[in-house]
Amino acid sequence: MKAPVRVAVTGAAGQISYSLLFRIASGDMLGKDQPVILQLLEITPALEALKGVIMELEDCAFPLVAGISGTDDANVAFKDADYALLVGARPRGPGMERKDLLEANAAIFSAQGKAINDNASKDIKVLVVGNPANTNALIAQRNAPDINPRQFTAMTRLDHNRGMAQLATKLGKTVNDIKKMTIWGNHSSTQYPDLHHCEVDGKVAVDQVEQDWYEGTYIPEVQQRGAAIIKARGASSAASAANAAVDHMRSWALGTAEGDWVSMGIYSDGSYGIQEGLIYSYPCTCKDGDWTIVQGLEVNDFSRARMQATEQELAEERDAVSHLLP
Ligand SMILES: NC(=O)c1ccc[n+]([C@@H]2O[C@H](COP(=O)([O-])OP(=O)(O)OC[C@H]3O[C@@H](n4cnc5c(N)ncnc54)[C@H](O)[C@@H]3O)[C@@H](O)[C@H]2O)c1
Ligand SMILES: O=C(O)C[C@H](O)C(=O)O
Repeated sequence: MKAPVRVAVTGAAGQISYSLLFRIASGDMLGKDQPVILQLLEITPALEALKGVIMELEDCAFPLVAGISGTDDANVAFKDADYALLVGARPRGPGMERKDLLEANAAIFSAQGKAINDNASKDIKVLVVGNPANTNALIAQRNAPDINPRQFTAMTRLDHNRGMAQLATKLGKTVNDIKKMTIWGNHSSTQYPDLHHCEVDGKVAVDQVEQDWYEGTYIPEVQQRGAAIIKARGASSAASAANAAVDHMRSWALGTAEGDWVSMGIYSDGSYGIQEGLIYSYPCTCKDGDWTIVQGLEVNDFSRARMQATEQELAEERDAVSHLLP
């Protein structure tokens, strides 16, 4: 057995966490040989509910759980943390865009960025799930000057998974037949699901679908899937969001499959002409606990316009929270 690692999860009494924590504890995220210590953060009024979640985690008797703590103090929750999943934030309701949450949620991520900086392992891997995820990740990253910006990521894996599932349905395939899905940009309705490099049965995906369907149905449906779920369920996605968080961290920690890649919101180094320093979703491969942007993909005019539109939105979100970016 390996030595236990410390996994901090915020919003631990919320609906995503009610699925996520049990997946982490069962070894789905970091492997069946990796014990975990769960360090759970909630706001003070939710501590009683968190107590109930912890009781249920205990009652699962997960062999990989080496400890569980719950607190309303971010300095305690992030102490020596090796991984942090920042889920705690207000979700949107019907008719809202995710960026409408910026004001309500931004302050959470500046405080948590500072607490991570002061308390966590310097090698911590941070995934921001709370919306608007990319810009919240940017806020946390900028408030953690002692930690490599590469360690702060935002979740676009749910969009990536949605993109694969919808393409598989269209072509009468399964997701196992699909490789190299790419989501560029923001986890928002400007995101760009790109089928020019995606492969179905080893052949380019965009050549296997009608351009009208790609442009008029597929792209908007992937972009608007979160809103469609809110409309249908009366609450935002939870189990599928938790599943994507597990996928994101597992890929980052344990690596991506040979000949495939994943989508991650990461600190832009200027690749593909995107402004440096934005948290932008790129196609990435992962190895030895580190990510690399897939380079050299050809970008046509159709893609370039969409990649720039989502970049533009991220730049506007960044400018709207400039008071929180030291
Ligand atoms: N990136 C994605 O793909 C994706 C997918 C689904 C949901 N989300 C987002 O994830 C967030 C959480 O969604 P949910 O459905 O679990 O919401 P929820 O309201 O059920 O749970 C959020 C929890 O966070 C807690 N919280 C609030 N402020 C906190 C703070 N400062 N510290 C710690 N905990 C805090 C709340 O008390 C609550 O228990 C939302 O912002 C939602 O929009 C993102
Ligand atoms: O759409 C939302 O607000 C929730 C989440 O970001 C999603 O994509 O399901």
